[in-house]
Amino acid sequence: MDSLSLSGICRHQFSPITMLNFNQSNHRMEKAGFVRKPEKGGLTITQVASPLRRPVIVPSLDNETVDRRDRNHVAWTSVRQERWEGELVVQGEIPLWLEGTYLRNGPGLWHIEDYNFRHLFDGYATLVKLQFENGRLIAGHRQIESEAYKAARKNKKVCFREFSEVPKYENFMAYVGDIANLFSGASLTDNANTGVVKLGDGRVVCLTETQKGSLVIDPNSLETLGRLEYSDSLGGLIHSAHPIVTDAEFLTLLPDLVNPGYLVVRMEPGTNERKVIGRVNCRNGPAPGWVHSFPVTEHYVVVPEMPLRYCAQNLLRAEPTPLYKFEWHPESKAFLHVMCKASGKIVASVEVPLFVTFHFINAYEEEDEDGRVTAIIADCCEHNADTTILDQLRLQNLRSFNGKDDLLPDARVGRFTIPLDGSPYGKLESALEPDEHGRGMDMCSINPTKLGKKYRYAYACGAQRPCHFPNTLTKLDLLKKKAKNWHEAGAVPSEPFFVARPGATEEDDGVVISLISEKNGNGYALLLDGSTFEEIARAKLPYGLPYGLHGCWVPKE
Ligand SMILES: CC1=CC(O/C=C(C)\C=C\C2=C(C)CCCC2(C)C)OC1=O
Ligand SMILES: CC(/C=C/C=O)=C\C=C\O
Ligand SMILES: [Fe+2]
Repeated sequence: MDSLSLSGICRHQFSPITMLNFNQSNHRMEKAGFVRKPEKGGLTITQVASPLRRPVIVPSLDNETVDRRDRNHVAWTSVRQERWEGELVVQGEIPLWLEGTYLRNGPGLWHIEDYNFRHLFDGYATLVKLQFENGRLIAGHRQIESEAYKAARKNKKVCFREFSEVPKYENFMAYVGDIANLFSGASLTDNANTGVVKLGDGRVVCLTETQKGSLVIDPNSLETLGRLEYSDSLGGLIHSAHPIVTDAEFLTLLPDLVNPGYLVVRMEPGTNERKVIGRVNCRNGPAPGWVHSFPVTEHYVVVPEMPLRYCAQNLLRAEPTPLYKFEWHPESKAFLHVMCKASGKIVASVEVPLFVTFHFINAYEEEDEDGRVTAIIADCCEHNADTTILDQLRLQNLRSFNGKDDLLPDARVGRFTIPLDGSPYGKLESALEPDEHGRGMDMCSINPTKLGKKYRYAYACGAQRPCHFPNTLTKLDLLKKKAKNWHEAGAVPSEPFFVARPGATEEDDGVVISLISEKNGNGYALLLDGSTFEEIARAKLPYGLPYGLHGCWVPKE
């Protein structure tokens, strides 16, 4: 590969990029403030593909990446450089209707200098793009410039409270000061490493559990443009990491840790002001249940009250507990509350069997023959009421897989039935036999036109055992109760993201996009047919990327 050819990129070729000595050379570059003329043989030079067509000198992120890469699967290894962009060689055929950008966010940098982070969710955000244009594919990645990331780079240490990482205090007074800052939110991270959404007004926002971690980015350059400052005075420090976003609205939950409950809020496109739809008081427990996500139907918002509850004491700790910022309170029971979107009234509040979920898949209203809504069905990736998955996602666990031990706790598609006739209890069953998907289940997507409506198909990651992390792409047929699985030995695929074909009438008419991190350190973008679930195209990246979490689709204007 000609590392210094700065002319226009060739079709079916990576943008010129050299990885020779990039660690050492970029470390020096970094010290020199990144201002260095390209020279042969030692720099990482990325030629940014059309329309930018200018070289970008890319600082690598440390000196030790190569060692780390040798030891660990690339999925659990920090991203090797700040940014890259280039055109990929496509094997197979990208449908010409697929015009737009898939963005995927995730925690891609798990160390600062020599200090290694503990947990998957601690990593500084790496945003990846796959830009589809006329059958061609331009890929890129870039670190999100949160205050937390910039401060860590500048001070060479963790400076904000992350999922499990906490700044190391120089003395007791510094610790006390930080606790005070926790109440104002000042010490909480804005590391927007969990998801990315496109608002109805076109803004693209990266998100995490903290409200201050709502960062607006440019979907083409992946540049961080600034913070989305909510202009209301609703306060609170945290929100659901997965708002429900459509062209018409942004709905989210704001947990209230002081008077245990949740505000259900709505923000219109073109504004930064969230307005309260209503409030749900917790039925039980010392604190609200964790609301990483929640589902909606056409007319209702379902507010989950998991027995895995936020824990104020754990928030203040300097060292993590096995459940991090949470506590398991089986005695407090589990509930689902149903709020009418139009009136804010609670129309049902039922006790359900204990459950643990990060991700709701979808929900819909069940009607009788006369069109009356009798129940709400809500589906989620359910971990059999077992919280161990949270600790299983420690990097040490993820990195220690020997190919033999079956370490991934079982999960299933949990289907809740919430009666609307005033009965006090709801049901929780498996929507299909969990062996259909290897008893692994997480990271789901659906056809967005089915949001809140009766639906048949979902895409998620399942398991081919033995494994320590979900390692299949799985198409779930919830009508036939069957799953079709894609698997490649040793590969770690990220969330299968469904993009519908414009004009499609069938629910599964579209493609499924995933980024694969391979055992040998390589990686590729994969396109499966949404209907047959067969591969239609793949495109090798110049190097494997770390595992990522959630994505969104930004159609071409
Ligand atoms: C994924 C993924 C990322 C992530 O969380 C990141 C943070 C910083 C979470 C912080 C917190 C909670 C989870 C609970 C309440 C306190 C607070 C510190 C904000 O979580 C994910 O699932
Ligand atoms: C990776 C994951 C949860 C991510 C949260 O956003 C769960 C995987 C486990 O099965
Ligand atoms: Fe998530």
